[in-house]
Parts: sequence; structure tokens; C-alpha cells
Amino acid sequence: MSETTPTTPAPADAVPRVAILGAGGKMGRHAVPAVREAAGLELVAELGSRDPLQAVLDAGATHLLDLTVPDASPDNVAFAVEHGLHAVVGTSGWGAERRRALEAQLAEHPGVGVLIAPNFSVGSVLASAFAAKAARWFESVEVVELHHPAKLDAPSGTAVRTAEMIGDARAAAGVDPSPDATERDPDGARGAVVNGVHVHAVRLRGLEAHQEVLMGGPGEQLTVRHDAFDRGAYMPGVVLGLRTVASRPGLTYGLDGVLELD
Ligand SMILES: NC(=O)C1=CN([C@@H]2O[C@H](COP(=O)(O)OP(=O)(O)OC[C@H]3O[C@@H](n4cnc5c(N)ncnc54)[C@H](OP(=O)(O)O)[C@@H]3O)[C@@H](O)[C@H]2O)C=CC1
Ligand SMILES: O=C(O)C1=N[C@H](C(=O)O)C[C@H](O)C1
Repeated sequence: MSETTPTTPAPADAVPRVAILGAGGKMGRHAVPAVREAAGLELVAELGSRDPLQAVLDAGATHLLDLTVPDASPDNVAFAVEHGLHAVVGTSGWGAERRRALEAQLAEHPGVGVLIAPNFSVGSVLASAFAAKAARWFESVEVVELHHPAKLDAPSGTAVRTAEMIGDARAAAGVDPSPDATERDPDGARGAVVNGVHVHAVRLRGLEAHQEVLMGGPGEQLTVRHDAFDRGAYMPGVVLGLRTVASRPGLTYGLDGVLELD
């Protein structure tokens, strides 16, 4: 076993030495060549569910890329933070409670950066930002996310993030909740309600990852739609996240912060 366990986080100007967790998964199989070929990044470990987390330290990694499953991701990230590794997280399922626990841990490890990116696609991040900007001007807003049937979670992390942004923007603007005359919904046909926004999840063979934000006012509608057809769409965001996370200590939630869209 190696003695290379870093306890001091790697500085922002050091070349990130990246361990990928979930390297054999659908995202991981794209991320391995993307990281390997990216200038200024070094791929030091490709790990799956059978590998112990210690293998990350044995490889001398300074950065963890987590592309696993919602049940495993919090422990993986906690392990990284505990050992002074920066982490970029694409795995979904990072609700407010998990993020609060992570922030508490990060407060004990100053200098460690974690980026949780519900979506690495620049187009998707822009679509959510546009929708959040527009939503205050419409009476009604609903989110529909559509994914492949192997997806483990619902609603998608992107839809949750989008609804959070929309609900926050509408609240800040003092907009009334979307009118909704449904008093009884015994079968849940109106979907989940996230931050006051109805979110609907479709799982369908043939789909990859798609989202529509439907906004309606008297006599008009605006739809903001994004489609990811291939997991290659996420790789520029993955690489950008790995290159910048060390310069952002603490928790960054959403690639929009990294793209400086505000
Ligand atoms: N942020 C974004 O832009 C995107 C996020 N995602 C999210 O990323 C996650 C992964 O998606 P996807 O690649 O499609 O999923 P897959 O099911 O294809 O892959 C998941 C991988 O995680 C591995 N794994 C499971 N548990 C562990 C563990 N404890 N330690 C290490 N590896 C583990 C599995 O390894 P093994 O095969 O060895 O069991 C598997 O290879 C999902 O949460 C998905 O929603 C997806 C697309 C874009
Ligand atoms: O599982 C997926 O496929 C995706 N997961 C992420 C999510 O939950 O939002 C990102 C994208 O939608 C693809």
C-alpha cells in the first residue's frame, strides 16, 4: 500500500491527478478518454464498484471524478474530502440534505473544492439558466424531463436543479405560485413538486437525456428545450470542472457557477 495519501489539498496550479470512480459505466467510458486526452490533466486510476476507495489514494490521485450511483456517491465524496482530494461529481441524487452534510464536512477541510454538477452539458446549463430568467414573466411553469429507462433516479438531478432555480427566481421576484386547480391528484399525475414547481419524469426506450421547461401566460407559451443525444455532450464540462475545482474551495453546486453565467 502506498504512503502517498494527500492530506493537504493540491494547489490550483498543480496538474490534477484524476481518479475516476464509475469508470466502466456509460459516463465513465466517455470520461476515461476525455480525461486522458485533455491537456493539463493526468488520469491515474479507473475504478469500479469492486475496487476499494483506498485505491484512489494508492494511485496518488489529487482529484476524484465521481460518476457512480446515488447510493454510493456521498460516501465516495466524503472519503475524498477526508483525504484532501478535490472532487467533481456528476452522479445525481445530491439533494439539499446531502449538500448540507457535505458543506459541514468541507468546513473542516478548508482548501478542498467540490463541484457537484447536476449536468455537465453547457447547453443544458444554459437552458436551465434561460428558463430561470424567463419564468418570472409567466403565470405557469412546469418541467418535463425525459430519459432512457435505465436511469435510477427520478426526477433527474437536472430537473431538480432547474426547478430550484425557477422557484428561487420567482420567489425573489414576488411572483405568485403557478395557478393549479387540481385539488385531488390520487395517482400523482401532476408529478413531483420541487420548490413549488411541478416536475414530470418520462422514461422511454430510445431516449437519452432531454428536458423541457414549459412556461405559459395569457395567450402565449414559451418552451425551453434541451436534448443530449450522446454522452460526449458532457465531456467539455467534466474537463472544465476538473481543471477549475481546486481554485474554488468549498462547495460549488452547478456548472453555471463555473461558467460565470450570473
Ligand atoms: N452530471 C451529468 O452531466 C450527468 C450525470 N449522470 C449521472 O451520472 C451517474 C452515472 O451515470 P451512468 O454512467 O449512466 O451510470 P451507469 O449505471 O452506466 O454507471 C454507473 C457506474 O458506477 C459504478 N459504481 C457503482 N457503485 C460504485 C461504487 N460504490 N464505487 C465505484 N463505482 C461504482 C458502476 O460500476 P460497476 O460496473 O463496477 O458496478 C458503474 O460502472 C448517474 O447518477 C447519472 O444520473 C449521467 C449523465 C450526465
Ligand atoms: O442519468 C442520466 O442519463 C442523466 N443524469 C443527469 C441527471 O439526473 O440530470 C444528467 C442528465 O440528465 C443525464
